[in-house]
Amino acid sequence: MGERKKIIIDTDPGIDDAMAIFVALNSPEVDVIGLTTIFGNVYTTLATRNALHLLEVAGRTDIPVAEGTHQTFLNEKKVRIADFVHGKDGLGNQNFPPPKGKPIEKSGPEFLVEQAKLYPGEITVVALGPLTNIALAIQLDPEFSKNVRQIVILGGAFAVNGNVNPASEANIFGDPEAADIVFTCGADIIAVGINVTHQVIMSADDKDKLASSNGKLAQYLCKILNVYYAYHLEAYEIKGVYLHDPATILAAFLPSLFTYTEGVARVQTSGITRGLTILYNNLKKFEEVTEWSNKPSIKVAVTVDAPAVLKLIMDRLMES
Ligand SMILES: O=c1[nH]cnc2c1ncn2[C@@H]1O[C@H](CO)[C@@H](O)[C@H]1O
Repeated sequence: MGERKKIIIDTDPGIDDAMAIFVALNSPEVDVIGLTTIFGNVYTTLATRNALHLLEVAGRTDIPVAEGTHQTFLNEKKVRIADFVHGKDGLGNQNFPPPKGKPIEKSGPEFLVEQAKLYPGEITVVALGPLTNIALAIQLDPEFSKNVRQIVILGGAFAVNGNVNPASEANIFGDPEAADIVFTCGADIIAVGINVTHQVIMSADDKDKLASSNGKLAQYLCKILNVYYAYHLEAYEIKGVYLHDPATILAAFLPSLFTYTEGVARVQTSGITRGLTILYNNLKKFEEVTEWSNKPSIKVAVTVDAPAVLKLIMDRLMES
């Protein structure tokens, strides 16, 4: 195998974030060189605490955690938190003791800029929460979009309903202005939306399988997963959970598990459709100059080999 891909995970842990981080730590294809934190599933302060805690659980306190911003790109202090999905503590209401470790001095956006500059063309950023830190990194350093190898985003609901409201998916809704900046920044981008992640479901039987394995991380996840299962049963009436974040992590280093289309993607920033993601599919040449004209294209996932993705996630979580 070639050299491991260097990845930085921008995360708001979050139960499916915890799964994604553990999958990455157990994947020989990647080297996790840092975590940056963001609000979304929890407030940023708690995201930092949870990120440090998860690294301690995994025995990987060598990996730095850089705390990201507490407010949106437009400096709004009021942010949307999905604690009803993940529990008040973000990790299934387990009330784990506080971590021993501390975040590094640098902020999340500063760490992203620094690492992309240090390893030009080598860093893949996997963004599992609202895109504020990434937009701030672009603002801090105009070269950031060129310096990163790729940005892989869990976000958007492409041609399907959202999960916050019919228009908008949670990560884009969390900071639509940031998302629009990132989608149009010119970096190599893969967006994996809920139109795709909703096909990757971990059933109750799969959870039993996880519980029967001796893996330390699998055992840990079984404890925190109950809240996530309860939420899916209530909100979607399914006895399973969507693996948004772990599926997206795999797209960062096993991209052929998905198929993609390419085009300019923009984000609605106002009105009742705030947070709506719209991809121009290039099928028609418009007479008018549009808000999609002369902007860089991104790749948007359209299909997924769901059984293969589920198997990989299960295998890697049970290995530990
Ligand atoms: O109904 C929901 N509202 C808000 N956030 C959600 C919901 N379902 C899942 N997520 C969280 O948002 C990301 C995917 O959109 C995932 O990180 C998931 O944990």
